[in-house]
Amino acid sequence: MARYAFKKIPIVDIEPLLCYGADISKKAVQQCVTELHRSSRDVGFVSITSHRVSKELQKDVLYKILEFSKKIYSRQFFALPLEEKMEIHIAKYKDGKRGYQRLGQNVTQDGKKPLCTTNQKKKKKDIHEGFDLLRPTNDPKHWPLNTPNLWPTNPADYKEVMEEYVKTMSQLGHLLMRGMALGLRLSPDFFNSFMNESFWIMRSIHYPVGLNQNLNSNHSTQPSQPSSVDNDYPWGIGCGEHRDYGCLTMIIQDEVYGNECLQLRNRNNEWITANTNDERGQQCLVINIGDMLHYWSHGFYQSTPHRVLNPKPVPTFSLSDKLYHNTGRVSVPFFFEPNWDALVQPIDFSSQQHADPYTLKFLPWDDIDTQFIGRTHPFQTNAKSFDVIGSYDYFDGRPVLFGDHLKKNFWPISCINCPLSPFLLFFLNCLLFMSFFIYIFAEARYKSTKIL
Ligand SMILES: O=C(O)CCC(=O)C(=O)O
Ligand SMILES: [Fe+2]
Repeated sequence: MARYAFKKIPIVDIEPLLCYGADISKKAVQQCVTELHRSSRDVGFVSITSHRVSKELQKDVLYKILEFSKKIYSRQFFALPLEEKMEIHIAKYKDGKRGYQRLGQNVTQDGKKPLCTTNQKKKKKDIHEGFDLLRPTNDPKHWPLNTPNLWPTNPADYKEVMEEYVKTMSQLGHLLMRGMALGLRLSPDFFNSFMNESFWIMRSIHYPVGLNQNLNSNHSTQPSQPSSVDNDYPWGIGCGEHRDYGCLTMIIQDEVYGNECLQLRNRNNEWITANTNDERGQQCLVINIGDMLHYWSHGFYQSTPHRVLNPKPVPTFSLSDKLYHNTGRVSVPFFFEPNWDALVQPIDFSSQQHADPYTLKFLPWDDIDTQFIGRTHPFQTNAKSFDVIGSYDYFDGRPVLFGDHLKKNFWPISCINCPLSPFLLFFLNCLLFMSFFIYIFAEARYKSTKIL
């Protein structure tokens, strides 16, 4: 596979990691870590699977997750009447980030500094509805996200199931980060202290079928303003082209429409449809790297642009399961993120100070890695050599507090990002200076009148 011009997502069996943990002396772990490393480095996506993990095995995290994906609970939630879903609408809290988002409400942000180069210069409403959960917290340091989650009363055990899912995914997140640390020739615990209180985010998303053609007549939800029909995408764009801003995204989707909706863009600008089933037809969990890990890994790991197309309608006879007939695709991306106060800075591989001698002994760098390391110093924000799309305007090699990064991505038109802010600051400074001089002048006059 040509590096970057990939045609499919590599499939990696993570059984060795599940079984042996980070024991890099085991050949199977070395192979698994190498595959994970190369996929993250060259593609930015990896589909993980494990055929042999027994149910009895204590570490059968993946098995549990894949079981979850077969009966995604969120499908039941999305099937509720709109009024019921609106009871937990995101507008309930001021932060507007937890709860239900109605169809067309999410806009793939491209803002002032577009994340995408082609087709999507303008903001577009995504044809999906979603339900967002974030790490629950009332700690003032997480302001303005120090709010609890909103839970639907229906399905009754939704909260319980989702909370178990969060636990399982977090476990898997830690395991994968250990694998990635080894892949980057760091000590397996390298990321632990940065992610032991992960500020995770989880989205349940429903992409209705063929909405552009008005085919989902049995859905009570309509976009707040219908997107214009794009002839290139007759069934609509469920989620516009973007890169994820965080660390690791782990996506499950139910089995219907498995292999046709999620697409990623390779460096030849070709859209590659994600293979979410392995060669035996088994469901995989799709993992992708976000901007934060790209930055952290000093550009080693790729944050690849991707999008989701809405599923096309399926003729009645082709789906045996009537329950799912033309009810759309449901996916649940889990964003495994650093702690709120984790300070993330590009790891300087060229200095070797971070490399773990034990790991390097079993896993020496390969040729591509060595070429890469030769280029990593100093970190270049406009690192076109990594062909980064868009710009990492504030990613300039300095430590980034994850909480700040999150806020910037949630509220991109913050004062810090606002194009007006330099003028605003200048204006405010002028005002301050003027008031100061007026005060001095007034006081001097007052004193002189007093003397007189
Ligand atoms: O639904 C999916 O498969 C992916 C969604 C996605 O890319 C995102 O939420 O960032
Ligand atoms: Fe994404």
